[in-house]
Amino acid sequence: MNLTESLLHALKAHGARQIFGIPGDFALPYFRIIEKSAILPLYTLSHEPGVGFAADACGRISGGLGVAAVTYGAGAFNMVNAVASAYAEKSPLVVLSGGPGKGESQSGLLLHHQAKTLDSQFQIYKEITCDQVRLDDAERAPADIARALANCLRHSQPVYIEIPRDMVAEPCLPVTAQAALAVDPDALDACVTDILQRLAQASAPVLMAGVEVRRFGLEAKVAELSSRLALPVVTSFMGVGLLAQTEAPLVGTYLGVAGLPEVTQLVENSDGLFLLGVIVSDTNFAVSEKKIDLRKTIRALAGQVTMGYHTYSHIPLAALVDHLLLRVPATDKKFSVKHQSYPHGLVADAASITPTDIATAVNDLMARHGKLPIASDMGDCLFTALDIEHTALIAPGYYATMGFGVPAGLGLQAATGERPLILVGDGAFQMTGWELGNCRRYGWDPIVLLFNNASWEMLRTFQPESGFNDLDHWGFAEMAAGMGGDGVRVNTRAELKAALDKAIATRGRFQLIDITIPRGVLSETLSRFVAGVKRLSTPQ
Ligand SMILES: Cc1ncc(Cc2csc(CCOP(=O)(O)OP(=O)(O)O)c2C)c(N)n1
Ligand SMILES: [Mg+2]
Repeated sequence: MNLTESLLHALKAHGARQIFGIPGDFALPYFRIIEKSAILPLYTLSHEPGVGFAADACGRISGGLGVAAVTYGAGAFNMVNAVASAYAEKSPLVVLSGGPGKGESQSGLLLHHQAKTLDSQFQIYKEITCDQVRLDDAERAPADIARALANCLRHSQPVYIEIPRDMVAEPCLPVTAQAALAVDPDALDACVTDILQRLAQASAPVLMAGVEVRRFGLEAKVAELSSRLALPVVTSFMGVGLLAQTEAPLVGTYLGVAGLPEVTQLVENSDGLFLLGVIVSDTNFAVSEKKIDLRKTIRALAGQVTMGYHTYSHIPLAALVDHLLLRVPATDKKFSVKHQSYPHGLVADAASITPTDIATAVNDLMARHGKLPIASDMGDCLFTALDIEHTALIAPGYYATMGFGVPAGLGLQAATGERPLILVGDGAFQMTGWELGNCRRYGWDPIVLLFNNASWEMLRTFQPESGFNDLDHWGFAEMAAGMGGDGVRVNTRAELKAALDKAIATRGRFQLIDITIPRGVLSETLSRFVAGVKRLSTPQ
């Protein structure tokens, strides 16, 4: 077996099911082995940001590993933003990059694609990955790969693997996976006792589920635990879509002043808030109506549990949830809660379209045809997603980069085989929407809802006086046919409903619905969010 094959087998053994990539001369040798060995299917896209977002989506939605394969320099540097997003949002992404071989590295020449030094790329990737290895020693390679992949899954964060192009075919032993780290049973039991006592003493305990619950594949267990504990559950903004396929006593999504008042009060008046895998970020908590005193919460994140002024270290989330389930007996007592309601019954008339109409039309569609998984970009489309019936949703809810939606939708379909709904604004579509041109050769057929307000509308809401947020109307619908799909422009609610009915009935070609939204018309959630931020930032 050669070094690349050993790496590919290890990736597969650790949960990778596909590779997204774009080659270059430093990467051609290892791409050749990917193609010839067929250990993992390879999907190439058109621009490295899309490769990173698509691979990130695969890891998120499957709970395995996403794999992004690029060339040295221009390729890897092009993908930095997507990997930074994966790092911030705790996505298990493996970055493979070709690299210079030993001889050329010692030639004394400056190499093409080199930035400052030959090591610059490795150093830059140190800032956005939790582990990095350069496979320049075939003896050491199996252990290096085992450590990097174990860390990727243990921390649910990206890792960087550089493959010098003169090493790809070196004989190499298979990789033996690292053993799971031992958890101190006494510390775990003491931690669980502490948590259960605090929850029992609270008069209004609430469980907030965050992204780590999905990243570590714990949704079903958390749903069971919340029922046993009779805890109402909310998701964080980043955790939207979590627990969608479970019987969890889910009330809704916490959004502070931008959310539904009943959810906001439930969270902010709780004297026993249990944050399970929640990233304590501004997008999750900055618009709190009432400042949440984090010292009074129970926070389990990144392998630690913090309560009051003390922290239990080395308590992985999965071990914590398993031990809680061990200590809390199953009960046949059903704990149910009133779930937030979603808009239904679009009036299909000649009125212009608002983001809430889009959510209503999607809810109607899913009621008729079953739920669709959603990949959303950043922009008002993401706020609109909060008004869509609970379904699997991947989105850059914390790092908040544009460009995620379309490539992530392609990754979602590649990883699950399910037809996704993609929500994307016109600004973000201009960045990575063109990846739709790759659908035909792979048989992907997403339904793309393009929120076209001819504007960077989110920015305009915060700075209305700036004219630079005005965009032109691009003919996105006309461009779809040239990329192998079907496109239609809709201006009224009746046209929107007809376009969705046609799209859901058409398989095998992507369906792009270019939805005209009058400039300045926002989703209700974004309107509340902006009003809340302005109110909270105005000195009282
Ligand atoms: C890669 C990147 N560059 C800039 C920005 C900054 C930004 C945040 S929101 C926004 C406007 C989005 O316009 P779009 O038409 O997509 O959506 P909408 O607001 O609903 O009209 C920008 C430019 C971000 N977040 N990511
Ligand atoms: Mg826009």
